[in-house]
Amino acid sequence: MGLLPLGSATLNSPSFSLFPMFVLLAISLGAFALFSRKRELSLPPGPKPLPVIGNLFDVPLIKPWIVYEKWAQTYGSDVLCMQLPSQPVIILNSAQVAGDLLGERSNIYGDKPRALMDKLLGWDWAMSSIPYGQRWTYARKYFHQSFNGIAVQQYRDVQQREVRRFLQRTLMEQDRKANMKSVTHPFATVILEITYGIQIQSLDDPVVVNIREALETFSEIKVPGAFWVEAFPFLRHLPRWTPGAAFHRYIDLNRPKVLAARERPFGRTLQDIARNFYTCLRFELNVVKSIKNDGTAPPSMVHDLVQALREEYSNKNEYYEHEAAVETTHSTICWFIVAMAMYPQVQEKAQRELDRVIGADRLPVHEDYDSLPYIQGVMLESLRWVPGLPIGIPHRSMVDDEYRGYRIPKNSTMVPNTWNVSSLGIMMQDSFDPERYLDKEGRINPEVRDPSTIVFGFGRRMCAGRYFAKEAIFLTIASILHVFNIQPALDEDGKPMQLSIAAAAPESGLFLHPKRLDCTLAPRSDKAVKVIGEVYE
Ligand code: HEM
Repeated sequence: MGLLPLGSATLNSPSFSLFPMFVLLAISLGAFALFSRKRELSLPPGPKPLPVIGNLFDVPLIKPWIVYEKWAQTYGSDVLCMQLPSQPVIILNSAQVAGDLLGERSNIYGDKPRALMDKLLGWDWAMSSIPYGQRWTYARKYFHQSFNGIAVQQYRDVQQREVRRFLQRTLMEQDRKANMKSVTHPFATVILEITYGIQIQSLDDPVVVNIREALETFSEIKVPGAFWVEAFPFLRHLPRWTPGAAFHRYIDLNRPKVLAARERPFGRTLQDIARNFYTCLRFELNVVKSIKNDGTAPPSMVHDLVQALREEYSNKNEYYEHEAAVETTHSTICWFIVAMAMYPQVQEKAQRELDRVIGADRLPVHEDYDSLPYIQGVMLESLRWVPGLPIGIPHRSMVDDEYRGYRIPKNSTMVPNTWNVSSLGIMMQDSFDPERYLDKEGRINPEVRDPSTIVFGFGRRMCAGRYFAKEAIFLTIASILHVFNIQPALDEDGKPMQLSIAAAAPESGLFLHPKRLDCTLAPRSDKAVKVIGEVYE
């Protein structure tokens, strides 16, 4: 029997029944070749692993962002691998690799590591830990409704009120010393108010204290390799008295704080709701009564209120993230204060722009944004100079992948070294220079990479609060510079203190806020004092 031409097979012909087998074989061979190739490929370079424990002893816990940067030089690669017993940790040391993988291939790197410590401590509710999937999509969509670029404008009034209160409090500080706690105040207040409707009077409010304590644990557990139980999950079954089970005590001590941080503010909101329950109920009945036959209710504030209360009740986990939001935003402002004390010429230039555009009779408002390009530059440089999350928040690879000839196995923890990445090739501590973002005419230069495309993370998991954060940071920076001069504080001998990132930066943790603020804030003029004192309308 002669061979049938392609496409001429009949139902009963042998070539018809062989064809699917041929296709199957070809696919299998192709897949096998691909699989074998992936198996053949080596992991990205990194410190040499030991049998069984891999690089467990190489895990840097002190300033890991600096160690990762050094490894990139030692191994001549900006994609690195640290092998831990449970999974490889892939470190991304340049904007290019972080963008290529977490950004461009977001569909396979959009997941988050299944961290045991998240679960044991109670952090698995946080949106940045939710696995990629339906629950996250829902949470993200819901969050986006309130925090997209347009929606965040509804919070401008609250932000302006709180920034003004911050200026007033600072003015009353006897020693003029910049105070970390005081800098946190406006952000904590605004976030709690817009999230839970709670107005706090002081940072000693138990809700705030509790949140801060809980956040310290978030910062500690998110550093890859910090807890051995992640690498050897069986350790969690060790009796508490064994030497390797110290994490049990850590959990016993901290889990209640984490749970309370979640429940307490929400509980307070519920109390308020309960107090107004009768009123709400009446509102609701009216709304229900006014529902038309087609099932729609006339739009009304009451309807929105009831709807919002219902949603708040069923979505408390989506709000949980906001607490970390305070930490990052506050940290950016603290580093901005340090930078201004170190770079007086930048400060003067910024103040000249404010004097020219705003004048001495009022404070800046969000609407001044477009007229203040130099201040925009100061904001962008503050985000870049010391990123609030120097090693981002890790992602997880969902499938085996190949990149630049290296194998990236499924289930790898992907860590963007934002510290190095956001240096944009500039030596970090060399300079704080807002002008790098401006063109010759002093306008924002679209050719220069905006550091917000890095410090807020990558791809689908990029920070969902970035519009809100930028609005808050812009207003705070512009307002402080408009009315205060920032200088290094004096030491015991009356000399200006020597400031540097290295001296102020903490050794470890996920958040990088300065250990202290050795700076003073003094009013620029009598006019400034008057403007600060004016009651916010
Ligand atoms: C300077 C301030 C801030 C910085 C530097 C920052 C940075 C980040 C980073 C690096 C991530 C992880 C992104 C990734 O996984 O690739 C993140 C996630 C997130 N941030 Fe921010 N953030 C800031 C402020 C805020 C604020 C003010 C909010 C809320 C109003 C917020 C809400 C969130 C949420 C909800 C996520 C989780 C997103 C997800 O997993 O889908 N952040 N942020």
